Amino acid sequence: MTPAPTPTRRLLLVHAHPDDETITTGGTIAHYTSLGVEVTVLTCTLGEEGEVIGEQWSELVADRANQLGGYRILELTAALRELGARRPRFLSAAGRWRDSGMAGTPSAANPRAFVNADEGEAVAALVGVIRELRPDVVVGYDPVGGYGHPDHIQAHRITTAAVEAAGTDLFPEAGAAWDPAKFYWTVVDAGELLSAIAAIEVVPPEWSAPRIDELCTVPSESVTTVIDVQTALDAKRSALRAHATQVTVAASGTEYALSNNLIAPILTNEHYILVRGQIGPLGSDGREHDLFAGLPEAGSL
Ligand SMILES: CC(=O)N[C@H]1[C@@H](O[C@@H]2[C@H](O)[C@H](O)[C@@H](O)[C@H](O)[C@H]2O)O[C@H](CO)[C@@H](O)[C@@H]1O
Ligand SMILES: [Zn+2]
Repeated sequence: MTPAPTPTRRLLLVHAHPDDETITTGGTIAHYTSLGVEVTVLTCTLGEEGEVIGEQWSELVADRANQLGGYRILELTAALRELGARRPRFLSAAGRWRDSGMAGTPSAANPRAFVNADEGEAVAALVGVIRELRPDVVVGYDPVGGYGHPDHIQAHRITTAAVEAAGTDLFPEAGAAWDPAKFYWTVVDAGELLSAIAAIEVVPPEWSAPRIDELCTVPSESVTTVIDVQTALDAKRSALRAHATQVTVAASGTEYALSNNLIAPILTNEHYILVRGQIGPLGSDGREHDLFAGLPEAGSL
């Protein structure tokens, strides 16, 4: 008799643009896919309003050929392959909501911009994905979306509402209720980022170091969970390189920069704040070291 397949752990990460999944959680994704966890990344926009690094694809930008969104699906697909994750998923459908652009830019006036999404439609769509995938753990953004990008803030709002609704009798058309056991915000630990920046030995000539007030972090004491991604850094570097219109990895392999040429370390830990669910067993540092910490063994329910 064929044994029943071993139930696996399931992790859903909700991100705003193609590249966010790798920049903030790429090591975590690679770490858990290597352990056999079913990892799904859901992205809310196609990054249509992004800048482009280099000449090759520069004409794709919004105010030229306006084809960057489609191209970034290709980059996202390649990055997720490097991380061992499933195919890209998009909120409602690829292209349903458009990149709103940086705060204060005119692209937020586009009626298709994610910041203008009908909240009920967007939340219902995400509830449907949560009820379809039935993740043990969901990862989203903190209230400022990490660094204040309007799409990140909107992703925080939609994800928070969807996680809270998925286990209730709201949105009955979106499938049978499913209440994810744990919900985290992806964040950057201030102390760890400052130490890593201080340890940078070589800044490539075309790059510069960010000012302290440009760093988007949370106080170390607010971080509940740290994932050691040291063994996943090769995969994370390859995934960063897959987002070539948005990210450049330094020759050292230990730093990267976005189109603003501000150097950033590729951290060996990725940090989270548990916002919903029971905290699991803590290490000697008083933090969890596993997003699934405290959950019953997969399949034991
Ligand atoms: C990491 C992230 O969220 N990137 C967004 C962001 O891109 C930045 C933006 O173009 C900014 O003007 C640059 O200085 C910076 O270097 C970019 O990372 O905003 C884009 C537009 O909304 C978005 O497409 C991109 O994914
Ligand atoms: Zn983003």
